[in-house]
Amino acid sequence: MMSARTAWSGIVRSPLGITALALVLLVTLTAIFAPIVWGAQAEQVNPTEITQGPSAAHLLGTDTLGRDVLARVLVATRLSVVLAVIAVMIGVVAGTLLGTAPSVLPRWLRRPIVGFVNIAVAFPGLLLALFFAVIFGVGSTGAVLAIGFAMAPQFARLTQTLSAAIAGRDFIDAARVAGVSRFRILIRHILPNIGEPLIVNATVSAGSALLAFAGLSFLGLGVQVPEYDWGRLLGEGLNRIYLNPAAALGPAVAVVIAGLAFNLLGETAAAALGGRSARRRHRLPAIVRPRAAQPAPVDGEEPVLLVDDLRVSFPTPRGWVTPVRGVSFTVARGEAIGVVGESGSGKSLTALAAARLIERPGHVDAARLDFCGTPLLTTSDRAVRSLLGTSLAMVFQDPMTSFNPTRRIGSQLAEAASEHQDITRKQAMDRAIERLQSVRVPAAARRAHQYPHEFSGGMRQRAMIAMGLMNHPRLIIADEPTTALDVTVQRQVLQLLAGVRRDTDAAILLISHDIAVVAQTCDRVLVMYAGRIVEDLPAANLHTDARHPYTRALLEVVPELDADRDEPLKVIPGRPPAPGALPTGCAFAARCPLATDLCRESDPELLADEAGHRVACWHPVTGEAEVAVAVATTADEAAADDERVLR
Ligand SMILES: Nc1ncnc2c1ncn2[C@@H]1O[C@H](COP(=O)(O)OP(=O)(O)OP(=O)(O)O)[C@@H](O)[C@H]1O
Repeated sequence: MMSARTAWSGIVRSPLGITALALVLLVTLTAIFAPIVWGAQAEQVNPTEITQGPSAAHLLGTDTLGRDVLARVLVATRLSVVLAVIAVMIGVVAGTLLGTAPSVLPRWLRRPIVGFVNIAVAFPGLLLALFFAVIFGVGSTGAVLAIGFAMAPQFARLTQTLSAAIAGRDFIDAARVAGVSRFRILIRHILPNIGEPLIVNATVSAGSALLAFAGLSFLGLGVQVPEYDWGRLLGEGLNRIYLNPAAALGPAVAVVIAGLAFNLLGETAAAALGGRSARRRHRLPAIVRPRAAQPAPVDGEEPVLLVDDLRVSFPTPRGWVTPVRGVSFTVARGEAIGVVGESGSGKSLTALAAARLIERPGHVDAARLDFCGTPLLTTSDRAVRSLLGTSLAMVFQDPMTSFNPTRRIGSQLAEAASEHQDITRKQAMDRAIERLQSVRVPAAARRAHQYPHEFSGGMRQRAMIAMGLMNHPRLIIADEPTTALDVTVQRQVLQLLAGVRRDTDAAILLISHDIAVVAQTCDRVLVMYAGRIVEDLPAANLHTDARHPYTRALLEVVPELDADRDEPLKVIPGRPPAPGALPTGCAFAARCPLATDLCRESDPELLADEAGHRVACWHPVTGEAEVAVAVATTADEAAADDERVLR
């Protein structure tokens, strides 16, 4: 796999990495061949050469039975390394089980496990090993178990941390929307992605395990006579250190070399992986896209999505904040709704709430949140999973994180179908290829067997749409689907979404910073500001009938295609308020040139006219006349920022 290749090439490119590899190779070869070559010599008792110092015949001298110490040190490599490796394996397996258990077990069992790991991690490893050694008994088996279990808490903590980082990635959300069970998400999506750092850590730990074994055997708790490892040899050597220091030095040097080899190898692998993950991702600016054909919404039908008074809240150290405050809208069959607003206005949270992707401690509350007529907040998890898995598709912003990098595109698409349809693997894969063809991925059959990194950004985004089409979605939520793509590819992806909508009659909820994209792709536009919808109007009327000063300002700051490129961009002065610091009255008042005392005292309701155009403003702008909305250039804003800082 690509990632493993990169780690290896990272190791062999650094001198330290080559040294570590050479040392590990030396230790491994010694472990394999030393007992064959020097086994007999190491066991040979010689009463005439008892406790001798170094000589040409015995480079490290002899022990109390006249056996050659060097031969014994070399032969002991096998037992020392094997025991350390088994202990690390026990530690990794037990730690991974402990670390991942909270993500699959019921909530009431999670806390005690996490608490146990936290307490165990706080104990020094050697103390834990001694404790377990007493429990499991003196001898090799007891020592292996003791060191293995003493290592488990550190691996459990590592697994928990790595899993938590992966759990926030888009492909995990995608799998959850597709209805994949917690256990399968763990096995297929989380574990393969944390394997690399776990292996690196295990390699480093093998070095520590060698030292720990030497310690236990030295204390007489580890390997017992007639077996011997480096720890035992070290203990025996130290008893006669004044007669023959080399007998203690030999096993000590062996422990240090082997421990260093594993540690260095792990560290250089970690550095190689770290360097890779730190690489920068490219993000391209959003620009204007073309219009796609749009069917009109069907009246009198049950809406695909009905959102009434939706609130999303999160606890913070300073109390709860509510970044989505009473959002209401419907999406009809085949309708394309655009949601626009500056960063932080609550667009994504609204979409995530509709997909039931807000995790605890976040709290979702609504008078109604119905998807295809099913109330999402009161229906059982299993039923909602199956409904969303078959009828909702999500397309995320960053096509880089939307797929699990460790699995082939085709099998990820196939999983989305086989989870909900009674079909064979072959049928699911055929459907995946057919869906990839439908989104115009060239050579789909071959491409289905490739990994996500082998796809370009635009092609990955198309594959993401294909994944949504594996079932029969009635709603496609696309959250900034083109922000990370370049101009031409953005156009293709938007055209593809429009085409899918035309062909399948799926509704689309398109979230974007870019009001121009939304205006040209959607039927209706919802404008959000500080967690509320401030205007809801047909996209066709956006340029002629936008009534909220914020909507007007958003339209004003769209860069003109023929604008002078040296001119600074227009911006709306000021910043939206943070969810925890909302002013009294209208949240936009501080940035609005039309604001009066009324605006600063009282928050206007979102009211509809007879045509269904909704606006939340005390002084809505009417008519086509150019209106003085708050617009500055980026240069003015920068100066204002400086002034704010100086003040
Ligand atoms: N887990 C959370 N805890 C606390 N606040 C959160 C959490 N998630 C989001 N928020 C806050 O909610 C607000 C709205 O976030 P949201 O992601 O919906 O905005 P957005 O309009 O989609 O912005 P963007 O376009 O940048 O994605 C932001 O101010 C954000 O800081």
